[in-house]
Amino acid sequence: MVLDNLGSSLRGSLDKLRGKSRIDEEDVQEIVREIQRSLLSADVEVDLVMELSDNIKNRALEEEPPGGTSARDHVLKIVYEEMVDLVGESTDIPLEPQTIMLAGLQGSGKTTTAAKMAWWFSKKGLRPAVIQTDTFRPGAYDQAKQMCEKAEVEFYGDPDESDPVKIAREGMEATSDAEVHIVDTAGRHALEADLIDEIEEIEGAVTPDLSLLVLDAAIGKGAKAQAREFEDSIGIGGVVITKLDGTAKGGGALTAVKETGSSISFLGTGETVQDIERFEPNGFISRLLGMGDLQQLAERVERAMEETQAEDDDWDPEDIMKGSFTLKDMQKQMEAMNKMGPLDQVMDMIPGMGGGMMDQLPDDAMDVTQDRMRSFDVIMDSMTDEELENPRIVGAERVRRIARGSGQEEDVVRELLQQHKMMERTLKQFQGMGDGDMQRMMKKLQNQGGGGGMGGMGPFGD
Ligand SMILES: Nc1nc2c(ncn2[C@@H]2O[C@H](COP(=O)(O)OP(=O)(O)OP(=O)(O)O)[C@@H](O)[C@H]2O)c(=O)[nH]1
Repeated sequence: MVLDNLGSSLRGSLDKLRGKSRIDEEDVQEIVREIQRSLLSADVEVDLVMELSDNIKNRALEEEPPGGTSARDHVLKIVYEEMVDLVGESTDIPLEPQTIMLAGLQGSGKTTTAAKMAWWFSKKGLRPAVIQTDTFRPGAYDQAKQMCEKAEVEFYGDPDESDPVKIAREGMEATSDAEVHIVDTAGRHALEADLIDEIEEIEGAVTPDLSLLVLDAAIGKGAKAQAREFEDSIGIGGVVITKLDGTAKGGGALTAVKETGSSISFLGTGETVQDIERFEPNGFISRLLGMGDLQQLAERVERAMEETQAEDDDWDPEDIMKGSFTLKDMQKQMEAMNKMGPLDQVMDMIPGMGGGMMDQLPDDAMDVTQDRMRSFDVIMDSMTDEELENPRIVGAERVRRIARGSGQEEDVVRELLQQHKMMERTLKQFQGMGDGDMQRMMKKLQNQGGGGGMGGMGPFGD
């Protein structure tokens, strides 16, 4: 992800401020240099980097830290606010009927994004339809159709028609029942005059409320010219950055945002329809700086829990809060965890666990954890219902049988029982709390972790 190393390198510089109540010019200079290095290597434009570093320098030296705030937290707060300012607000996308057109070069991820956005709108309770007007790339029709089937959203395309403008017009009519129309357009290798002409005609046919420019996070300096051309022809209201799950840098997309005077709207973080996030500047920067993003995490947990519950009518996560926590509950929780995505991505969202913390773990630590979860799953499959409901009856004899049956070491079986006990104990502390208490607790965590408030626990989880 963009600025991958910023969190850990910044933390190093910030740690030097520990114990200091005042910051001198040299300290600030070092921190600013780290930020410059990181942003420039992520392809952010020099002018933008210079403006940001001047702002940080001036504020860090001139502003008085509020009473009780350490120099370190004060500087971190300024860095955080200025970075949020740099990436800008998120594009305003109202949850109401509208038409959105996607534009961009070939392979930038338009078709994938169209299906992802339709899925996103459907989860928000609106009825979307994707209209595929790409007659240029032979596979585009099938790809869009398949992805829309996966997303369970309406799709319109016509593989026998070669005129994209006609498809656009007929598509709008054929899907008139839908509330949100997402119009996918064809890409080209580079900006060609016929691409621009075509997209202007499609725009005339569908009269979008919003046109989004889809950019691959790997795009560097080329972003500027591209953004200008699209802005001049159809007017860009927002930028979608795709493939942020890869090693790409993403800085070029920021240039496109400034060039079009627009904002970032969505982020693409994988190849499946669910790998889409609404861009939230606070959460995004918190994550980059290793401060976690509790809101995204909460959304993912909620989604995963809903899916797990939908697959098993008998299981309701709410029961855990009321009654006892059995091994069956633990197995369901692990299933839900698996649905949340790769563990390292999930960990990035937890305050104090992001960037810096991850760097301290050996590279294969995540694999070990995921392997361990798989072993636990196999072990639980070898246990009887009675044992799963009441793990206390599992003594040495049963441990031996379960280990043999599952092909796992006895130690791993014991570790599972231990882990269950620990989770049970933690949950006991939450039981009896009302909804209000839970909300207050989440809010407190949020204030500590990011989203603006910097008080309490050090943002890097001291
Ligand atoms: N890892 C990853 N891959 C992505 C993401 N978004 C798109 N892709 C992949 O990028 C490739 C190109 O995506 P498409 O959606 O076909 O791109 P397009 O802009 O519609 O391409 P044209 O129709 O040729 O203009 C596909 O293999 C997608 O699976 C993402 O967020 N992460």
